[in-house]
Amino acid sequence: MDKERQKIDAIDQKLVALLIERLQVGEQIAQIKFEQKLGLTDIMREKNLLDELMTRVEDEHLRPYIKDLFRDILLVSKQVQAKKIKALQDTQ
Ligand SMILES: C=C(O[C@@H]1C=C(C(=O)O)C=C[C@H]1O)C(=O)O
Repeated sequence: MDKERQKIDAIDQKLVALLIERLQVGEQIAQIKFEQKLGLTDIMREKNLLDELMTRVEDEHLRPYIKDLFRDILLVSKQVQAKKIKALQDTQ
């Protein structure tokens, strides 16, 4: 099992770096939304993004699990963005 766990550890290291990058880009988008007085959530963008990603999941039985994971990513992304927008509002 050690070999498989090493594989998982290597994958997690890539995932955490990508998740940090994704959340940071989200914060940049939050700044633009604050400046342009736009709402936090963009339902159509979220729908299109999920639909597009699901077409990439060839292994059909994994599709619902990947969808759940990305729903959670979107939720957390918006929590980070909301905090950023709040911080910007508080400096006004
Ligand atoms: C990042 C954005 O803000 C929200 C978060 C999204 C995301 O994390 O991918 C997508 C749409 C928005 O609901 C955006 O509008 O692009």
